[in-house]
Amino acid sequence: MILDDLVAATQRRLKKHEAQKSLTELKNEVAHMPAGLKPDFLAVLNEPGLHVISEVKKASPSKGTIVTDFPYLQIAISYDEAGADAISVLTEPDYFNGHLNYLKEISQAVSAPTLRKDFTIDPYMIYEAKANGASIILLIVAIVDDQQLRSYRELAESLGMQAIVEAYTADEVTRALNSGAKIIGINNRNLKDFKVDFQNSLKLRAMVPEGIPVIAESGIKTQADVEVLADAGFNGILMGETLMRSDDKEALIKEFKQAAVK
Ligand SMILES: O=C(O)c1ccccc1NCC(=O)[C@H](O)[C@H](O)COP(=O)(O)O
Repeated sequence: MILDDLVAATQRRLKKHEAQKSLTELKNEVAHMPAGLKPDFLAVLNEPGLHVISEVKKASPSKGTIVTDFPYLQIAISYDEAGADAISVLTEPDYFNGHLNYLKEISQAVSAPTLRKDFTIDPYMIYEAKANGASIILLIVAIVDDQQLRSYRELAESLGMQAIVEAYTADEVTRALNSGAKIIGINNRNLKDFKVDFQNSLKLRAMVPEGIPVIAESGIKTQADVEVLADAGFNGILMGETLMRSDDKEALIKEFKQAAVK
């Protein structure tokens, strides 16, 4: 199953990273970082409207290579200039062709907060996200236990970051809520078989009580999709492939932001 492969690859990579730089060294690096000046993502999500998180992604397990030309910094800057509320950066190298350096360079170049889009399975990766400029991490409920879900989010918050806690099923939404998640992402993509069902986020939205922002993730393609999600009371959308394939990313983000306020 792909999710198991992704986690196994992450575990192998983690061991290599720890051998190159110890957790103690990484913590020391993070402790000496200057305070960030990025907008507070949770506060932005709590403002009225549907907020756009734009993703920088070269490839994915379901689609293979999405774009061959990948000027990641230029892409991120165009998202930023178009008013993206956050920028998601794939750092997973084996299946998404991502890199931690992309996160670092993009975080330095844009004013929007950045999300380390990866498969967080260890505190080391949370310090690594911080060291490379992320304001937000992703916690996928399906790959951590309840104790990790709570403690990883709390660690991220203690480092001045926020966590999007991602669920795909009703049971996972319940686990996310019970862990004290402050931001919930509902994925339309089943990470076990790649199937994308746009109705999934619409179906589960009502489980999340008022006051906790909810982001719809994956498979969002059209203005009509955005309007439906805005009407359903989502606070944010995460878009990757549609933007990556667009020749005019700035115009598309502006259109989607417009559609969100109609
Ligand atoms: O995209 C995949 O193939 C995939 C497979 C297994 C785990 C995660 C995967 N994608 C990560 C994401 O969730 C998306 O990058 C993100 O939600 C944006 O989705 P999209 O707009 O459909 O590119």
